[in-house]
Amino acid sequence: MEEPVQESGDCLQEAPPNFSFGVIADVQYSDKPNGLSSWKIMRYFQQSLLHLQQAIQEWNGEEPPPRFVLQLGDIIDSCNRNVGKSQEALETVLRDIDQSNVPFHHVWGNHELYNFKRDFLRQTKLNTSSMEDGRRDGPKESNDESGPLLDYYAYHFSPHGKFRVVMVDTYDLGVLGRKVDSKELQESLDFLERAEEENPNGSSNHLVTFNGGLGPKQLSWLDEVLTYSDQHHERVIIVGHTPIHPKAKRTPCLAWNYQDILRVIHSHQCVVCYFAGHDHSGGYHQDSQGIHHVTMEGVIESPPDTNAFGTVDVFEDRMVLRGRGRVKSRILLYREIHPASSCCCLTFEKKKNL
Ligand SMILES: Nc1ncnc2c1ncn2[C@@H]1O[C@H](COP(=O)(O)OP(=O)(O)O)[C@@H](O)[C@H]1O
Repeated sequence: MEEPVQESGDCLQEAPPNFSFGVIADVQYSDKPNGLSSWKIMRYFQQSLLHLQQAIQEWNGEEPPPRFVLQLGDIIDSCNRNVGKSQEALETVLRDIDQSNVPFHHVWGNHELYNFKRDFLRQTKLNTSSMEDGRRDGPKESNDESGPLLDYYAYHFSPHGKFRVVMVDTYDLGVLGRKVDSKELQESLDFLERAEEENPNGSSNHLVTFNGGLGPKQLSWLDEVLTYSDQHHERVIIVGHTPIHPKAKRTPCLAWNYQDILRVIHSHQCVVCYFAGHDHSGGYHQDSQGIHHVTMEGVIESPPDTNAFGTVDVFEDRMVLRGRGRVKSRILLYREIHPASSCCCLTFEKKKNL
């Protein structure tokens, strides 16, 4: 279902937004010449850092300033690993991000995991899970230091009254960044094998190693967070690297177990939209439940005279994405939130069978 698109600057509003945030995807920085990808699409390595700098400059100048920026993953390219420059490249982009007056929340994409093992990433500034909500009455925190370290990198925070942002790890189920002899790698390989057997008729082109998914523990955690948000009448924005709806992307970039993820999300009323990157050509779809799936165009495939980022203004009844460059501006109307129904109270085990 396509919905009205407005060009930047046309979105006149009567009341100021409750808050705003920035969004950007797939910077894929590497100090190498521009060139064609294996898909024969031009990648502008010489411009991607400049594009990021320009986005930061614009967000720094916005009035009122955005509350935070969502960086949707693949901030450096896998090429850095091939020349032993992963850390150097990461330091370069982080130096630019330090110039931002607005705090960044980082998602991990496949290129983070080509460059680094997960244990290493946790020690870097790309791990922003310490910005998780400190609310004592909120849902259980994913990286609570008193508990065991979880395999997945996911957290949530409430930037304003009745809104919550949930950052998910779409490579929790996945083969990238895993230790060779790890249980998680074996479980992911087993999942792929089973899924390929169950999808023999060409519907499995997303079952490739540059995608991944949410494992059972993370799905259960997501379900808990969304149950809390339903009960507290919050509106939820979910953010991950990989698209989760087949109609919100143009290529095989899709989470392995997107049906399981959608099943959990659809069993709640609170979710307004899901922001992804990964498919550099971008995409948009409003699904059967009214959830907006926005796949951001990738910075790395943005020519020198354009860019790809946006600012989202959050109002009482809608969000307005003000796109820059290749990113279209969009009005994202909320679906109605009904009083808590019995559906919201189903356990995760029961929902799996719906
Ligand atoms: N089968 C395909 N045909 C065309 N483009 C593809 C295909 N598979 C992936 N892509 C493109 O690859 C990009 C995602 O790949 P990326 O994460 O950058 O890894 P890589 O650098 O290995 O291509 C997306 O822009 C997607 O459009």
